[in-house]
Amino acid sequence: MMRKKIGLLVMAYGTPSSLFEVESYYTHIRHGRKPSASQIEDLKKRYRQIGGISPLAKITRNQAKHLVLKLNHWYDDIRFNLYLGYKHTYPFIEDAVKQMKDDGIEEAISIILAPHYSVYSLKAYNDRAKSMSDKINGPLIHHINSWYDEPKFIGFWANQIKRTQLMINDLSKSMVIFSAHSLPEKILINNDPYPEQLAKTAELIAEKANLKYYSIGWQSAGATEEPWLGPDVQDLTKELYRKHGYTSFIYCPIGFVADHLEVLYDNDFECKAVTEELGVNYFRPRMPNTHLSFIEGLASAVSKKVREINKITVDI
Ligand SMILES: CC1=C(CCC(=O)O)c2cc3nc(cc4[nH]c(cc5[nH]c(cc1n2)c(C)c5CCC(=O)O)c(CCC(=O)O)c4C)C(CCC(=O)O)=C3C
Ligand SMILES: [Fe+2]
Repeated sequence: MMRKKIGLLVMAYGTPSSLFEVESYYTHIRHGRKPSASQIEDLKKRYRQIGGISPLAKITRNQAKHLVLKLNHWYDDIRFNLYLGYKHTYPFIEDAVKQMKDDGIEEAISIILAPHYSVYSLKAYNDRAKSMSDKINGPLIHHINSWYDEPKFIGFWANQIKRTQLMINDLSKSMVIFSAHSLPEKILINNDPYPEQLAKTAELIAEKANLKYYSIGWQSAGATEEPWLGPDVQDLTKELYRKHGYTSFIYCPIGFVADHLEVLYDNDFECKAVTEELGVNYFRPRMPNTHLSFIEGLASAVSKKVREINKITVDI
């Protein structure tokens, strides 16, 4: 059978490939404003703490590869060609779109390796892909906006929580903290769906894992003057301990999908330090990475988009 060729544009945050790249990467994150020497040193210090460089680059590539393999296995009438574009490092989103065009791709589906939609995160990725494709009269890109409620993704986390609970003696004294990257509070003015989507993911996971109670917090906020979404996970831990005396905390950074700086440092060093100070147990279940049910969750989000596209074609 002739397989229809579709570009699969996988977009992800990106990470420096060595400590030499930290400065340009950080500058890009800050929209071209160069960070101070001490800010750069502080970031390098954190990367050194997690082993010198982030495992994220390799994990992202593997997630994308697993996803395209799964899709090409599922569909015998479509051939998905993988393109990876990063938000803050080379090859950038724009490079990937241009490559699709050069390769003669006319239609593409894009997915971002982050579950929750916000103007700061998913919208920024999509806008960049679209404006490049508009500029070069490139492929028609069908964006997947968010996939925070994909059942296989929910199932992945519910299972991780259940596995973690097996290591805890007194479950009634344990607390699950779901979290995502904090964003400036001003997103709330425009009714950004980010906090609601995080709450929905948490609710679905809790339901599936039979949690009677859980908490939601924010992590990794920037050090700027403006207010950021709270409560911060570290303050939240102290508060929950003070009020209820929990003896075990299970951190689920469900706004991220891989082992990287925010998880390996902000959770595994910073939150852990808080639990040590309080004399309570720290647990952080494994991240989705290339886990089969997570990849199937992503593939299912893509397949919904395929159905949507086919429906449009048929309707016309
Ligand atoms: C919403 C969101 C996600 C999740 C959604 C998504 O994935 O898109 C995310 C993921 C990530 N963020 C990452 C890295 C960084 N983010 C930073 C800074 C910032 N992130 C922000 C937002 C987000 N970030 C914001 C509003 C800032 C402040 C910018 C400013 O200053 O105005 C900084 C600067 C220093 C610092 O603040 O720590 C770094 C180094 C890495 C890679 C880690 C690795 O390399 O292992 C990943 C996956
Ligand atoms: Fe970030």
